[in-house]
Amino acid sequence: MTARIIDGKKLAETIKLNLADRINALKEKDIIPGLTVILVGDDPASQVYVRNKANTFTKLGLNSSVEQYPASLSEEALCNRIRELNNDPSVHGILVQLPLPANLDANKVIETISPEKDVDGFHISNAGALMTGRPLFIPCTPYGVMKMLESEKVELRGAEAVVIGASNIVGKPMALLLQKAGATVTICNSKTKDLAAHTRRADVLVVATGRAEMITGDMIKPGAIVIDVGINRGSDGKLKGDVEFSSAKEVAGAITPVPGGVGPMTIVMLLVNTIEAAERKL
Ligand SMILES: Nc1nc2c(c(=O)[nH]1)N[C@@H](CN(C=O)c1ccc(C(=O)N[C@@H](CCC(=O)O)C(=O)O)cc1)CN2
Repeated sequence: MTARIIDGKKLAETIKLNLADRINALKEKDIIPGLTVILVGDDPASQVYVRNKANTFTKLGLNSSVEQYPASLSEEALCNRIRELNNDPSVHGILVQLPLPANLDANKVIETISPEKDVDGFHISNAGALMTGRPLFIPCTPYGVMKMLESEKVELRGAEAVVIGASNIVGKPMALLLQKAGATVTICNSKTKDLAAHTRRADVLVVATGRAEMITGDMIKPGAIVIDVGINRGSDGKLKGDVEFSSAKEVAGAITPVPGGVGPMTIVMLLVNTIEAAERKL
């Protein structure tokens, strides 16, 4: 039996449609949710993601602006610009596209964003709020994954969940959200011994390794829900996930594709967080 495909693109469109009432209620009060995206350097993939974010906002009649700076921008200049945006009432969300060039300290830059405008949920105080179960903003990718699991009616209470990858932006918040939903969570990393022994136990497997197709069908428990967070562009220009889709779909119960899985959900949850930031100003 082949796995159900969890269509992130379709779910993201449904979520967008369901946001219309909230957007209209804000507009009636003369509030238009506004996002400023800061892009430093000329990473081609980041340029695509930033453009997609801006287009999504514009299509829904929301404000978005993209500020693009050269890789030579100083940390001080970047932080000063963020401070100005913190004080601009028309800006509800501020996002610094990652990765930043190596000369900039990403933690310092992110922590300059006011936590109330940190729609990525990456600020240390927002990370702490999530950890203590009182999130202000949930990071968009893990938030999107939770919405996908919800739409698939996956029973997380008592489930064995395995997250591969322990980054601050995906793996760690993902593990916290799954744990809060009642799953027993294992976080694996690049040093994990016998990775397959862990992945084969997983009822829910979330893969965010950044290594193309490293999880193959033989590493998956039959019937498992497989969420592929990876986006890797091959030398042929095609996108591949961190999971080998062709073998995994023959074993899993449900699986996200790449493209069209977690990626579109990341963008729509950014929309949700920005609308929420604007609503808090009411
Ligand atoms: N400040 C942030 N930086 C980064 C984040 C983030 O959430 N906040 N996440 C990733 C990149 N990212 C969003 O910024 C992102 C990546 C991919 C997609 C997406 O929709 N992908 C499509 C394929 C697009 C393509 O053709 O390349 C898909 O999977 O279908 C959305 C958002 C790192 N940086």
